Amino acid sequence: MTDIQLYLASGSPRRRELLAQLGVRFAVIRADIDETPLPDETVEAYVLRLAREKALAGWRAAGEPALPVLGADTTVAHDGRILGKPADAADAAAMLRDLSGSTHAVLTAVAVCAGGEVEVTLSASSVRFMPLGEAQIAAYVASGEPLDKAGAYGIQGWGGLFVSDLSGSFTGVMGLPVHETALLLARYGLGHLAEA
Ligand SMILES: Cc1cn([C@H]2C[C@H](O)[C@@H](COP(=O)(O)OP(=O)(O)OP(=O)(O)O)O2)c(=O)[nH]c1=O
Repeated sequence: MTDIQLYLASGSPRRRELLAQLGVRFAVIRADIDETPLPDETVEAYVLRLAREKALAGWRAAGEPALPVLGADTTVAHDGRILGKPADAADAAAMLRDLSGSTHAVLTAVAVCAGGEVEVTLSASSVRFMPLGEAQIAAYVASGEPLDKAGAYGIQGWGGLFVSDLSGSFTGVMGLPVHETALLLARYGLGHLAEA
C-alpha cells in the first residue's frame, strides 16, 4: 500500500513539496555532483547536463534500483551569465543588484533515470524584477532566504514581492515545474496524469 514508486535524488525541500503534488509515492535520496560549468557551455546545455547527472548519480548511489530516479536542476541566467547559488551574503547582494530592474531567465531541467537510460524535459521562464534599493537588498539578504537559492531569491517567499512579471512556470522557477514533470512521469505510468 505504501510502496514507493520513484526516488527523488534531491536535497531541496522545494522539490519534495512540489513532487508531493503529482500523485506519486517517493523516497528521497542524495545525489551530489560537481556543478562547475564546462568551458563555453550554454546555460541550456548546462542545466540539462546537471539534471541528467543528478538522476544518474542518484540511480547509481541507490544501487541501480528497478524504480526510476528523478533529478532536477534550476539555473538563473542573466545576459548569458549563469547565476548559481550565492557563495555568501556579499555574493547574494551582488546577484540581486544584477537582477534589479531587469528581466532574467530561469531554466529548470528535470531528468528521470530508469534502468540507466535518462529522459529529460526543460522548463524555461522569464522573470522581471522591480528596481531594488540598497536597503531593500540588505534587508532581504539578512533574512537568509537568498542563500541556498539559484539567483539569490525565492519566488515562493519574500523574493516573490520583487517579481513584477513572470512568463513561464511559477513551479519551474521554484525548482520543479509540475506540468512538465507530470508529463514526463506519465511516460513511466506514474502520477495523476498517467491515471486519466
Ligand atoms: C530562482 C529560485 C530558486 N530556488 C531554489 C530551487 C533549488 O532548490 C535551488 C537551485 O539549486 P539546484 O542546484 O537546482 O538544487 P539544490 O542544490 O537546491 O537541490 P538538489 O539536491 O536537487 O541539487 O534554488 C527557489 O527555491 N526559488 C526560486 O525562486
